[in-house]
Amino acid sequence: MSDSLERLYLAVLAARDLDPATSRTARLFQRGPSKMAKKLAEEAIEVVIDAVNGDSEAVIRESADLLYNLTVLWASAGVRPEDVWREMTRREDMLGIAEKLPKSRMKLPKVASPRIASRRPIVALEGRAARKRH
Ligand SMILES: N=c1c2ncn([C@@H]3O[C@H](COP(=O)(O)OP(=O)(O)OP(=O)(O)O)[C@@H](O)[C@H]3O)c2ncn1[C@@H]1O[C@H](COP(=O)(O)O)[C@@H](O)[C@H]1O
Repeated sequence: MSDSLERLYLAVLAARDLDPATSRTARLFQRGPSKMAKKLAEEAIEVVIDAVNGDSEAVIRESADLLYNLTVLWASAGVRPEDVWREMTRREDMLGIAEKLPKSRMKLPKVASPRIASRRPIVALEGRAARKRH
């Protein structure tokens, strides 16, 4: 999946400077981040509605639109797909550490990054797996 998103990201970057009259992506860049954000939110709502209605085919179609609009917003915000993959790997590693902790109450490791320190601690209680963070 990440390959598809990375190819789409490159295509979006390539389309940014095309003619807005013929390129949706160029038109989104011309109209700016608030229009991109509005489109992304609309697509997210369309995915939710189709999922609630049990229409999985529509969820697939709208998810592709959602990912397209997300990629456009990434490009506009200077975010690269690999930045997001790195954050996902960091969380996976964090969760992995939490799950490997001894059953006794976890002592939170001294964390260097203020970002981690400011987050709710993942506490692996006795006999219970660390709850998924949302
Ligand atoms: N992957 C996509 C892609 N996915 C979805 N969309 C557009 O996003 C729309 C879905 O959002 P909506 O349903 O809200 O769109 P709509 O209802 O038709 O009209 P609006 O209200 O959005 O104006 C679709 O109609 C597509 O036109 C995409 N447009 C472009 N790409 C890719 O982006 C690259 C650049 O393409 P251009 O933008 O055409 O240059 C190419 O690789 C394309 O394949």
